[in-house]
Amino acid sequence: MTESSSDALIEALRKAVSRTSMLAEGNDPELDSVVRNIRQSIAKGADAEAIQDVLNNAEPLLIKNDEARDNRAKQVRETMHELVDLLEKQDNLKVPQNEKKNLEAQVRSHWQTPSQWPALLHAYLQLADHTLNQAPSDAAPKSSFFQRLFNKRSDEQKDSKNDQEIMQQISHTLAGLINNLSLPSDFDDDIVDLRKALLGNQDLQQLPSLLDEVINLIMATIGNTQEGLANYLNQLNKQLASINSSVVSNYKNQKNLSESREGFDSSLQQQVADTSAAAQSADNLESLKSLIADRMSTISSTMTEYRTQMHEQEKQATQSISQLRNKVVRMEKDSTSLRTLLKEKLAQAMTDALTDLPNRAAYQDAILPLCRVMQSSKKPLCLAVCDIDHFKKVNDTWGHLAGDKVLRLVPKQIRSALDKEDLIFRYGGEEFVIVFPNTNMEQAEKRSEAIRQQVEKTPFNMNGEPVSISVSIGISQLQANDEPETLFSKADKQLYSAKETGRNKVMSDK
Ligand SMILES: Nc1nc2c(ncn2[C@@H]2O[C@H](COP(=O)(O)OP(=O)(O)OP(=O)(O)O)[C@@H](O)[C@H]2O)c(=O)[nH]1
Repeated sequence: MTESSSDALIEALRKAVSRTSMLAEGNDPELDSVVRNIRQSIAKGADAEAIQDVLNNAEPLLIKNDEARDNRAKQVRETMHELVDLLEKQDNLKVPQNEKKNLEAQVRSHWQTPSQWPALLHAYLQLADHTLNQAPSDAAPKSSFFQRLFNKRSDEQKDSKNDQEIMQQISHTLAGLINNLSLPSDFDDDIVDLRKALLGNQDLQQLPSLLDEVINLIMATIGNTQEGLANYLNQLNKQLASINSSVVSNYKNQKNLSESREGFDSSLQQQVADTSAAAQSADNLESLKSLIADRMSTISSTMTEYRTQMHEQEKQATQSISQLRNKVVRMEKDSTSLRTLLKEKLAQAMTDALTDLPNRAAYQDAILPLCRVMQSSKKPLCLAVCDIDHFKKVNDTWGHLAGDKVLRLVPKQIRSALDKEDLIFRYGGEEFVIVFPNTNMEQAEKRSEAIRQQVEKTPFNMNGEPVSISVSIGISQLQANDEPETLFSKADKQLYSAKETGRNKVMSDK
């Protein structure tokens, strides 16, 4: 056995002993103090030796109690037989044999079960009623036993001398039963009064109420009527089921909370389940009530503690969630505006303010992935460096603003000669870089030549005067192992060559 299963077994045994002691309570004052000791020892967590001592002390008392209970049961069984015999002894009466056998069978089955004793007495009264109600053939029919008892007419009472004798005998027998029941001392006064009433009973009218008293006394001793017990248990089960379901639903709702709370819940459920099981197996209402009161009080205080803890945790959780939500909302707002700002900044950072073209930084960002995609897919890519010829002269001749105007107009001419896919960047000053994805050298040369021609034929108006502007373009094609810098450098070399060899031309790295 593992240590944990051994611990679990010990805990189960502790509970079993504690609960058994509750069931034993209420039978004998001396025994009561012993069983309370047992429970206190267990509650205090006493060791096995200490608990064993207490149990040893309890043993003789438990045996004595068992013997007393057994004697009471025997007394009830004998009384039931005597009562039936009383009816049988009446010469002029015929006891219904089936009913009598049924009653005797009930007595055989239930004489040791105190909760069944009232039912046995009720069954006996039914038998007596049916026996007395069987009128002799030559006599007028008698009214029901109970009717006659409750709606007595003086003439009928006088006529039922025989019945009266039977009732007196029944009263004596019941008085003997009460005398020998060894009922708890709480009932001493009731027993004396009832016994007196039974023995002195000359009045048939008093017998039903006296019989009720006997039954009530037995029921008060052993618990209550079966119906009452069943109702009580039903109610209790409903309460337990409701607590259980609320605990279960709480458990489900709160399952995301800490493990300690889960443990707390499961122990509560265990208490409810244990109480329910103990309640089902109990047969003595007093001890059952005591057990239930004890367990309900434990459950109630556990629930209160649980609720308080839950309330506190929920309060904290609600505050945290609310704070968290506010934080998230703030963070979302911040992040949205930050994202917008960043986007703007990034766009600004990547865009040339004069021409609105992507700038050198944007080129640097874009060129590496572009090269890698083209290289891995083995598709062609060409790059052109395009520079305005003698731009310094433009600035010098027409002013810087005129130079700016040229810088804004040239890219528009370049764009007009490009494909949709082609990218144009202002690399710096009067220099532009054009990237031709999915384009071989021949196509790139054609488009570059188209650019050159487009710029050349466009009349740039400076202070009302048409001025010719030209561009020189160097082209290179990306090779399998080329880095972006290599690609650029090769194109730049071709541009240098174009400048060196007269400008307004396209040169390529073939
Ligand atoms: N207006 C204007 N001028 C600029 C700008 N950026 C650079 N420049 C001018 O562009 C000129 C570049 O001149 P250079 O690099 O000597 O060459 P170039 O005159 O174009 O002659 P080549 O390139 O040899 O044909 C300089 O005068 C710069 O001041 C700008 O944003 N606006």
